[in-house]
Amino acid sequence: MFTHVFRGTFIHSTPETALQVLEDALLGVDTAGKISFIGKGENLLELSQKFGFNPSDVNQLAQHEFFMPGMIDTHIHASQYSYAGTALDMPLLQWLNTYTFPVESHFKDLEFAKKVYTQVVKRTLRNGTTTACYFATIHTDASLLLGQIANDFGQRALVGKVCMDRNNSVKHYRETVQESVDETHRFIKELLNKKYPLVKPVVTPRFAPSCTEALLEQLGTIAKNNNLHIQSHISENIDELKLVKELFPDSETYTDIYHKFNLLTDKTIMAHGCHLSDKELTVFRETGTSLSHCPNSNVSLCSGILDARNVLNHKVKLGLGTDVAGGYSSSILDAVRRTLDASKVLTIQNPQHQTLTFEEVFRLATLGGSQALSLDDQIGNFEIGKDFDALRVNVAARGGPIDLHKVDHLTSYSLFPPICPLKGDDRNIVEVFVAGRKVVPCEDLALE
Ligand SMILES: Nc1nc2[nH]cnc2c(=O)[nH]1
Ligand SMILES: [Zn+2]
Repeated sequence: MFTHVFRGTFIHSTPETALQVLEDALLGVDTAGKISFIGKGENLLELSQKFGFNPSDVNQLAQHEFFMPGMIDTHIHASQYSYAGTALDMPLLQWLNTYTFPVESHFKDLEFAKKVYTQVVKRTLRNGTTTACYFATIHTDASLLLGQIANDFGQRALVGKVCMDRNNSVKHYRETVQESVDETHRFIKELLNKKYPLVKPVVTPRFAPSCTEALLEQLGTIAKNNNLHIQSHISENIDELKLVKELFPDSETYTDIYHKFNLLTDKTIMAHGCHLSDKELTVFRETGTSLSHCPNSNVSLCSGILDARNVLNHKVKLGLGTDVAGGYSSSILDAVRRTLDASKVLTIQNPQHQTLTFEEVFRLATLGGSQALSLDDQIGNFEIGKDFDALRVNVAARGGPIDLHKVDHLTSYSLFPPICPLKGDDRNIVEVFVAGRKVVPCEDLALE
């Protein structure tokens, strides 16, 4: 039994090919939301007999439409969505103390949390983020609410209750070690008890300067005992590195701090890493830790520019993140553009630098993100057996930002794939599917 059979152009990445275009393909999605077959449109009759569907049930894409995998935001602060686009006039540490911690402390108020979390889930889905790896705040009940909202709207999500037992600037926004550990246990237990099919908890020490060694140690143990994902920040900004040296004088590098407490695993996602050394990248590679590249944030907070090429050369898993609200855009299409810009800035500074290609960045936004979150056995491209997380894109969407021109010397390959991520926006994303369920436009009126 199938919930959908689509016919048209499918664009995705594989480990071998950064961008593969499957023209006139037929793709079937079963009732569990998984891709059950993919074949050639010209073999419609044969495929319909083999897989048991009616050719008249095929959903044919229009001329300027294609499917691409859903995009993956490997690092976003749901709790910072309310002020995204403002307050970017300070570097990281002052920005945290002046804006971020005071705003996050308000998430004790569940009404406020519900409003902001509903907005961020709806907006990111609308922007084509089918999977988001979220930071919430230190508040367990509000973090559980974020998990519930993601589940209700059908977004795949990793949700982290933030842990921090050090904060001298906003003293009411911190926990004791014991509170942080107890509430992390409660968060994990209550979220897992909900049995949401697409939402998982993630152990979330904010970053080393917000945590004592005692807390980091316990969080490493909790993640290990429960085989959970871990997320944090690393090596984002030079002043942060100086602070880390002062607070952890015995550790040789920033990476060593997390490593020492078993926080670097093949289910760990570290944001930024702009200033990591090659030696530290080797530890990332050896432990299977991934990096989330957040170029909008890195420029907006004047933090630094990640050399994504060097990360890839070290065979470290790499995905893209919006890092709202350090990054002012909640769209991974924006992260695609900024990743290319950041790479080109490095080439301007050093013509020997090997600029990332559009195709490679498309892969980072999709398959790369799934690898970074260790979910590539379930999502990231259109492989048979994976969940159908997909965007139906119409390059020529009415009212959209793209005017099509007939350019005879360009093939459809060179015209379509780059134009949408580089010139397009959410108006071009006409439908969004997560695990086979259409979540945009939202079919459930109760959620509108
Ligand atoms: N960009 C960013 N970096 C951080 N480092 C610790 N907390 C944060 C945060 O909220 N945003
Ligand atoms: Zn962040």
